[in-house]
Amino acid sequence: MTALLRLEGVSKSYGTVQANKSIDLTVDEASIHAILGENGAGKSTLMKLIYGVEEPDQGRVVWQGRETRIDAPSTARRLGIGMVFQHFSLFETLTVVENIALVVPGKRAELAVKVRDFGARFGLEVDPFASVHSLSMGERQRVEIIRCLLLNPKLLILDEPTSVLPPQSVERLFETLRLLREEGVSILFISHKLEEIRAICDAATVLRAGQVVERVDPRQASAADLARMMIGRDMPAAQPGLAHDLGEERLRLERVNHTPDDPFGVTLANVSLSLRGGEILGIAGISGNGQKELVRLISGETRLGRAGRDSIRLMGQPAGHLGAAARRELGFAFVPEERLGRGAVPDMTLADNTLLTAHARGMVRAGLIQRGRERDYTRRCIEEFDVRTAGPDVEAANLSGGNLQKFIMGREIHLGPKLLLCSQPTWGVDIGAATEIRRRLVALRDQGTAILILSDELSELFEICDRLQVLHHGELSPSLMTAATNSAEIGEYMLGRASKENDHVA
Ligand SMILES: Nc1ncnc2c1ncn2[C@@H]1O[C@H](COP(=O)(O)OP(=O)(O)OP(=O)(O)O)[C@@H](O)[C@H]1O
Repeated sequence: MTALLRLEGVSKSYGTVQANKSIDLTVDEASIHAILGENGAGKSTLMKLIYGVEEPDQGRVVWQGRETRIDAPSTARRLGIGMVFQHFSLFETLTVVENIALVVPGKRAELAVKVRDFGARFGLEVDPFASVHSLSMGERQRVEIIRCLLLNPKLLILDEPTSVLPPQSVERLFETLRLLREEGVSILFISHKLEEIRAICDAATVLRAGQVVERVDPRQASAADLARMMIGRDMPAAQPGLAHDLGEERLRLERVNHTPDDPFGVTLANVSLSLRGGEILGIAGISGNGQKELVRLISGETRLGRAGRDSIRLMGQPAGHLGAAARRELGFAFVPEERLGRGAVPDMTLADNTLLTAHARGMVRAGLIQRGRERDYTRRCIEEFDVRTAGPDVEAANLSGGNLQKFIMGREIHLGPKLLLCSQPTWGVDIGAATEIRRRLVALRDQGTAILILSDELSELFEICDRLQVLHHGELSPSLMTAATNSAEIGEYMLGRASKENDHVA
């Protein structure tokens, strides 16, 4: 096979952090090549070097046999390199074809025809005239991929493409990727999901602490082998939870009806749930079915006003009218889905980010910030949650995605909350760290905390939740005991096909 791209001795540092150290990488033509490694191993940095977002400090980039300088994404695109980022870059209020016309030259009508052609050819069907806000995450991803394909790429970089997709759409995406490979396109595929890598990739390069530690054919390795290569030791075993008694009710939603101000939001209808200390309730569902609206209602970002004060109760008290800070004072803690911007302020240090939610832990006295306490708390989060960073003074934006997630989880768990709401607790977190986060959540439950988890990953919900409810079109299914249901039944609820009456109502 011929090499499409070769990196030779490529290095990149950010200040004192060497994110990539003398990396050699060969991507063959018409291959699907996985890049795997723990959080902070240097995967995103490497992709940024290939796509021209950053330039290497050292080393050579050889594209189709010729040494090449990729100094900007526009250069990369011109060479035939496309990239689909984890966070989509589409404008919600524009149509599909309007979004595409921002990057791809051509008349709208011609582009619309091409969108349909590519859609039919690669299983990427999407209506070119639909507004992006009306599309599911899977459809948005298709738009991003089509937009890259219209520029005729030879190499397509996908950064954790399946983390935004419901399980049903993953297999479809894989079919598309296989078709692309048959047409001669190479794909660089970043994922933490080892089984997916084994299913779709024909080569894999494993990074650890910025260096290449292994090159394997993932089809010949087990998921456990791949995990061991990534973390350099055996995977921590999942720990079963202890038998535990339920405490008092910590969260109650009583027939909540709510239409958000956001014109593209989902109306919640007749939503009821009850959660007690010492249990984990998981909310399953395909994203875009009211998860965002539910989280906002519980966290206090959306308030219901006086009339709705009793329809949400926290720690037994009417809370529908309370704001976010007042709810935290009752013992509520919250890990939002968006870690940058909502979970942490990007240009503030980790220590100052600690202060934002943990200030009541003796960090402010007589109006003065107790820097020592702030730093101690931050250091404990960093150490206990194995956050790979130089220390409390590093700005949040400089952490890798998974490491920032670990920090935010640590910060909220350390508060010892009575009620913890987590949205996508292990999103973008590597397999070792995800196991550790789930273990900590189970331990927190065993100490009596009530935990509500929203997650796209059904396997995660089945692993740690005592009960499950499914959100579909703004309505919540009955509560199902995890031990008495299965993924097929939950899947039916996710697609809105299950009957509303159910035998397993808890
Ligand atoms: N702009 C930056 N400034 C300073 N340090 C950075 C910057 N970007 C990345 N780093 C550091 O470089 C290292 C590699 O980060 P990178 O984002 O490439 O990891 P990753 O393997 O993609 O992780 P994840 O799986 O968590 O996304 C990390 O230690 C990170 O903190």
